[in-house]
Amino acid sequence: MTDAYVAIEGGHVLTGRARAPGTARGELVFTTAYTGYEESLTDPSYAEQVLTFSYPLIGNYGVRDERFESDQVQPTAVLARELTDDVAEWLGSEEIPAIDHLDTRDVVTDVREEGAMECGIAAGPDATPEDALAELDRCRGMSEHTDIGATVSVDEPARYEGDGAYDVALIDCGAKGSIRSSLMERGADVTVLPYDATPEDVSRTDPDLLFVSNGPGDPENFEAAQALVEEFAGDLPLAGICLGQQIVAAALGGTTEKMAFGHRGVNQPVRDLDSGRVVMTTQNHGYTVTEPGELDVTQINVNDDTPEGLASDALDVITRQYHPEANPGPHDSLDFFDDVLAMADAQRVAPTAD
Ligand SMILES: NC(=O)CC[C@H](N)C(=O)O
Repeated sequence: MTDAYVAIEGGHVLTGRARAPGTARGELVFTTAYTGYEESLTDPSYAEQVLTFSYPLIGNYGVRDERFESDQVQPTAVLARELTDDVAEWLGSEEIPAIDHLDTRDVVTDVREEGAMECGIAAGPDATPEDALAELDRCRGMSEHTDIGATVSVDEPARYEGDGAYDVALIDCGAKGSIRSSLMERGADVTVLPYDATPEDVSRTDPDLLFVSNGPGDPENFEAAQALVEEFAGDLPLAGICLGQQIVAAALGGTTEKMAFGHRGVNQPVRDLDSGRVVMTTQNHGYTVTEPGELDVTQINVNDDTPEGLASDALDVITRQYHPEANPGPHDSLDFFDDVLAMADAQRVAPTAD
């Protein structure tokens, strides 16, 4: 049955089957991951994006909220070759339009050839191609969502007690839950602070480590988080993941830019420049650091040499462009969390002389 339409930048309209009704718009992105659909669908980094799964069958092991990375579905719409009833019902219950019976290989090839594109979606018994085109017309580029942080961040600080071994201030720019749990499993208490927290808000929690989370959109639109990094660099150890790496670099004299279509999937090879070791990593980003400013590039993407890890021994900073917390994806890089907490340990043992 054809009752769903995807209008892609340039005016091309794909047809498919509505699995959850509604209209939506967003940047057309993809993941090649073959598992982890619950984790990806609840990752706030996908806000204002339409997520295409290139793996042909999505939903074959059900939907369980213990695997969620946040408490709601985050992409504005979902495209697939075949969605199971479980996933379709979940998306329907969250009013997220979903379309399957699409040739998602074609969609992904288009995005890889043309670069990031906007799209409009219309699905359901009354949907028309014109509805999808009207959504496309209203779609804005990711960088134009200037206050996207407000849509994904906590409003108020929230404290999570681990074993009290460390106190981490986690700036929530759209944080995945498993960043917090990876820190707590290693003994940290975590205070999650809003994306626009002030230096006073951070100081009040008296942290051992300032951690800037992943999140959606353009790092240039996270000015408050950049100001925190500027304020605390050199005084507190700093860590960042994905958007967090971009924010930390931009705050410390670096630059970022939009990539052609980004790094997407759970098998992105990353080389550590010191050890020469290559790890497989989970990635879903459309921006990248171009100049690292005061930081050193410590890891690069094997496919395109872009910076995947940044650090400064002098300032106690370690960041990653990929997702060491996995969920979904390989667990090869979980030691990142040990490394950032070791910075907090080192600073407590040997406080810098004033
Ligand atoms: N996963 C993320 O944190 C994404 C970072 C940023 N929004 C980008 O697209 O580059």
